[in-house]
Amino acid sequence: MFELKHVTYRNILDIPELRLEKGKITSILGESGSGKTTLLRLLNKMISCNSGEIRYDDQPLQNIPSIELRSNVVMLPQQPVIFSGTVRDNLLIGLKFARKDLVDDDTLGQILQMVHLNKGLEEDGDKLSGGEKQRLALGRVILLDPEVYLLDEPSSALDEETEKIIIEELVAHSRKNHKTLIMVTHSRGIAEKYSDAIVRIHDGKIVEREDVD
Ligand SMILES: Nc1ncnc2c1ncn2[C@@H]1O[C@H](COP(=O)(O)OP(=O)(O)OP(=O)(O)O)[C@@H](O)[C@H]1O
Repeated sequence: MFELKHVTYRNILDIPELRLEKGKITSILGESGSGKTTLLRLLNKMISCNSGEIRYDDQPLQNIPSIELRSNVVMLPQQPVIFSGTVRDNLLIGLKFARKDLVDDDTLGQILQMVHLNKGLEEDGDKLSGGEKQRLALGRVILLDPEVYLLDEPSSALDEETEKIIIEELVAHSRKNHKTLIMVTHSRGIAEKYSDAIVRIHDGKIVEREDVD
């Protein structure tokens, strides 16, 4: 799915070789500042490597238009953006940006249930708590139905319950629908519990790659 060869980014990342498998759940494990978020940002072309090559489904990223790539590879950032407008607007905006077909309120209601967000579609997105905003953003990316989810560890400001919901829902959804999930965490426990493979980064270098039984 993703193949990196001789990739460097500033003095932050230096990755001679890395493969991230299709249909699998991979955790990127490492301490704060080790380069985990930077790696995710390289994968959906928010930033570009300074040297080396990243391929997605055998195509170099520089040959794939950013909009096309980001409709297949969707990132849920640490602190997602919530737009002013209703819960409905915030769910649909991803589909609008991606120029995908919109969905009806019944489908939106099912998504809200899936992400454990007990709010009406007419409610104001701005007024939600941090954890609720994170779950709303999760609903937005699930609606996009991409091939790959990139999950950056939810902000440490969030409650553990929200973090658990987000990881467990995305893991269950990815397994059921044969999606690829690449998630960043600093917790070995989370990585071992949920993933098929663990990639450990230390100071911008990959120091371990293991398959989990
Ligand atoms: N655009 C940038 N310009 C300069 N330095 C940057 C930039 N982005 C990140 N860095 C630095 O690169 C290093 C890695 O950052 P990154 O956000 O990838 O780490 P992380 O492992 O995700 O950390 P955390 O777990 O705290 O989120 C940090 O030292 C950070 O300050």
